[in-house]
Amino acid sequence: MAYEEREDDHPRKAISINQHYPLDSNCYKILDEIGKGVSAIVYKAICIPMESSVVAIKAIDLEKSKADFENVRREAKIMALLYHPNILRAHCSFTVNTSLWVVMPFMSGGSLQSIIASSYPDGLPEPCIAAVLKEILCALSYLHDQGHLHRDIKAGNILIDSNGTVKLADFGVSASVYESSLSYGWSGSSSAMSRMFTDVTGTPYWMAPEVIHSHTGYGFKADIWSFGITALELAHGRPPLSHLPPSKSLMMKITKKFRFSDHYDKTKASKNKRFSKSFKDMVGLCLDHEPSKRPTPEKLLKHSFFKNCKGPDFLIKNVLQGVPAVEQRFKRAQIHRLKSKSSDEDDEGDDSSTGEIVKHRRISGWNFNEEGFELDPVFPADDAVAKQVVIQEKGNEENVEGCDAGRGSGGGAAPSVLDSMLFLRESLDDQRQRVGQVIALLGGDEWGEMRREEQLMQEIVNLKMEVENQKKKRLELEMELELMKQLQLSNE
Ligand SMILES: Nc1ncnc2c1ncn2[C@@H]1O[C@H](COP(=O)(O)OP(=O)(O)OP(=O)(O)O)[C@@H](O)[C@H]1O
Repeated sequence: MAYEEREDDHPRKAISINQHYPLDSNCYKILDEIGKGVSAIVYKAICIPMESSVVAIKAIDLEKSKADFENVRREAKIMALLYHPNILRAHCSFTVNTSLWVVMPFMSGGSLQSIIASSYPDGLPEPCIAAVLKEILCALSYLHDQGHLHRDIKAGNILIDSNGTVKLADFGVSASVYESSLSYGWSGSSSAMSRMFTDVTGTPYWMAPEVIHSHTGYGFKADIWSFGITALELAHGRPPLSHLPPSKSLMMKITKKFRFSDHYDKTKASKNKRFSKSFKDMVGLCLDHEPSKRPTPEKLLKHSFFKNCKGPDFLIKNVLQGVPAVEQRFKRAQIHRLKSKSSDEDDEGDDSSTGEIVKHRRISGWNFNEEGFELDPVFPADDAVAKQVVIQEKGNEENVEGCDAGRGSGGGAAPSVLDSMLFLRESLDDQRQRVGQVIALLGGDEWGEMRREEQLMQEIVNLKMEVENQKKKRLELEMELELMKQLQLSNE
């Protein structure tokens, strides 16, 4: 599969006028690893035939997650159709063995999430937040006008270039209200604007309550909620509720216990920080539980918070200056992640490295957790990863103190009760089947023999998986050692 964007339609970038990025991996030279998503690695590379211009290549492992393929294809397709100075477009995409390579312009500052993680752990100053968010609002206004929802607005998807240009990226989960293949329902009228999506997608902490309640449907205003959460993320260095495991935060929102004002007063960082009235007001408007009351991007652009917004030069001086290069930041973050991972193994349930964990929290549905009698989010990563995450979450839930939200107590919204009942029915069917199997086993009939054989086979598969996991751990430790060596060398 290959798709190519014809740059001559948009002759803004001098280097690519009338030139096409090659659809052959041999034409690219990988320089460094600069990022890692759920099933993708992002590289800094050069395109040799294009005067060695620097590009970013997102290599998506198609084998790792089949479910991601459609999203990825959609990402490339959507990026190709959109043109706006604040939206990152791909140059081209093509398959390389079992990966899909998406070749994009290299945004040398990387994502705002990686910038705050490395250099502004307590968040950015207000004028910087305003300057970044204004650009994102311009992108959102255009996107919504074109009939698209982004559905994954967060600092990790806001990229910045060395010249201070801000762009919205990652259309992996974006959706078009005009695309008929997506799951949406009708809300009465026949206009595209009234179509409502029903699939649960995005990254939990940034998700609007109506997205979590997906069967009630959601529309453009879900992006505005995520925009508000992103504003808080930029202000505090992390999104609200990220100290809680994602399933808990989802349940809190479902049961409507999350209130912007509650969070605002309780946030540790807010004690030391004074935010302007207009900033608080702007975020408050975005985080209205009632989607229709949230402002449109156009309306937000007129908000007093964005009145005396500074430009790209201001961002260069006040955000980018002194921040390590994106490749350096990635290496450091990886070492940090590996370290906290190995300490997690000693002390299961530590949620401190949320920035990294959050990446693995895109959910596609719900899983009934029989033990806790509650619903856990399902992650469309490969099974092993999904299982690991769910297990990790359980550990985290047990470690959360003083939090009474969710827990499927029945006090929540009606739709989650309905879901619980459906899952319960499924679970009972499953139990019935298992009891049948046990009876057959006790009876020692032919079918029972077969079941025993199957069980043994399953046992072998489990053991094989365990061996694979051990291999992976060893590999990671070796990588850690190698990275430490490299870091030590660069420090010397
Ligand atoms: N075009 C680019 N130029 C420079 N850096 C980039 C570019 N695209 C991505 N990156 C870097 O790579 C990191 C990972 O990007 P990626 O889109 O794969 O993951 P993510 O959005 O953080 O996670 P996910 O998409 O899985 O939710 C980003 O945080 C950013 O720092």
